[in-house]
Amino acid sequence: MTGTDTAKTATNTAEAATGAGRTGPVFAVRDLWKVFGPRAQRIPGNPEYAGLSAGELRERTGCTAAVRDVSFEVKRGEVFVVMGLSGSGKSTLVRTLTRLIEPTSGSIAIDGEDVLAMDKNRLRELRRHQTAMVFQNFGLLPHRTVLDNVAYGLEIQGMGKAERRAKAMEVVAKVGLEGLEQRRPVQLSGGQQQRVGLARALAVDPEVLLFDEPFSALDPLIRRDMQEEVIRLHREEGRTMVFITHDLSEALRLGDRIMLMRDGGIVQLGTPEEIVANPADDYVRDFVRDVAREQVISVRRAMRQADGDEATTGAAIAPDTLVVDAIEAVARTGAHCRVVEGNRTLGVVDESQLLAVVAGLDGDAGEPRGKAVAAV
Ligand SMILES: Nc1ncnc2c1ncn2[C@@H]1O[C@H](COP(=O)(O)OP(=O)(O)OP(=O)(O)O)[C@@H](O)[C@H]1O
Repeated sequence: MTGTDTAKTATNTAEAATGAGRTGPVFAVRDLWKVFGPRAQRIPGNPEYAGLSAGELRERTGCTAAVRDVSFEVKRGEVFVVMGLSGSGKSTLVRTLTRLIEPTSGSIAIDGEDVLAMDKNRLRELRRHQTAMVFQNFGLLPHRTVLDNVAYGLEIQGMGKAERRAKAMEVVAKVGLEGLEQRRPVQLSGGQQQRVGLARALAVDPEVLLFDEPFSALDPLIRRDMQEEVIRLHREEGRTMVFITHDLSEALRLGDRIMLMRDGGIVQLGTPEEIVANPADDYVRDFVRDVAREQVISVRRAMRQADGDEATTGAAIAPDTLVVDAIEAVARTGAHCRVVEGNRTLGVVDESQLLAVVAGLDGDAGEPRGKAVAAV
């Protein structure tokens, strides 16, 4: 193989991983319902049941609407977090995406292809090649070595032994498990086992990684490590990820966007900043009450208009600078900072704007503040 061929293969692999070259969302979900219980079909869209709470619905019909009239899109290359308390429908929703659970009604498309129209063979390919799932309980095969566990998905795909072992070695290194290839799962810590689970999912080079509360059984420090690992992998590969968690700090740390669920429905879908700065209702407000706002909210929301010569003085910072970082800049210089985009000053921040964010006195921030006031 020539150097050019090698480079081309690497590019192709990266393209397969990210779905680069394709346009449009990875998943497009419309009016999706999953109802468990007798004659589930009668529930979706039926006005007789529309106004009932989850409890009332269960009492009246014996049915649980685990997913209730949900529509959303997962964009290519994003980390899409599905968050909610236990029983809110997260796992059911994510399992319907590959029809591990059959939806009751609605539509699901992956790369524009109708998932509900897929036959058995196509579904198998969807689950084995196009997507891969990482579970909380790792799902490792106890009698196999780390290497063989990682290679398992490739074996199912029918890849030859030498090739799959080589690929598995590569992924083992990628998740930091070198030297442990010949161990069995029982000889690993919880964090290491989850790395094996992650490596096994990565080995098949899926377009989308689906995570179902993968880190909730890990102790906090290891959990933090694994979150960093996911962030690093995402930065390196840009692979689309759908990540279920009931943990708000995990959602805020990992998510490009967060979909907050309650009783099977979507309460809010937005960036971490949008959700923290502008909660959709009291439920969300309560949920995010204890968040360190300065670590999520950017100066674009905190800034005010520049007065006088402020637009041409002070250190320049980008609009997506977090308030916590702007505090450092303001503290260091003792003066206001200009929020600059391209060559325009959008506004300024000084102690009072930044402290207002920390103290939660900026209110529901609504639209970002300030406007372009001057060319720099
Ligand atoms: N097979 C089933 N039969 C009946 N009801 C079910 C079934 N699976 C899930 N449910 C119900 O659907 C609702 C949503 O469950 P789901 O497991 O999707 O929630 P979750 O948000 O993932 O919860 P957790 O965080 O505890 O895993 C719950 O009320 C649950 O009891």
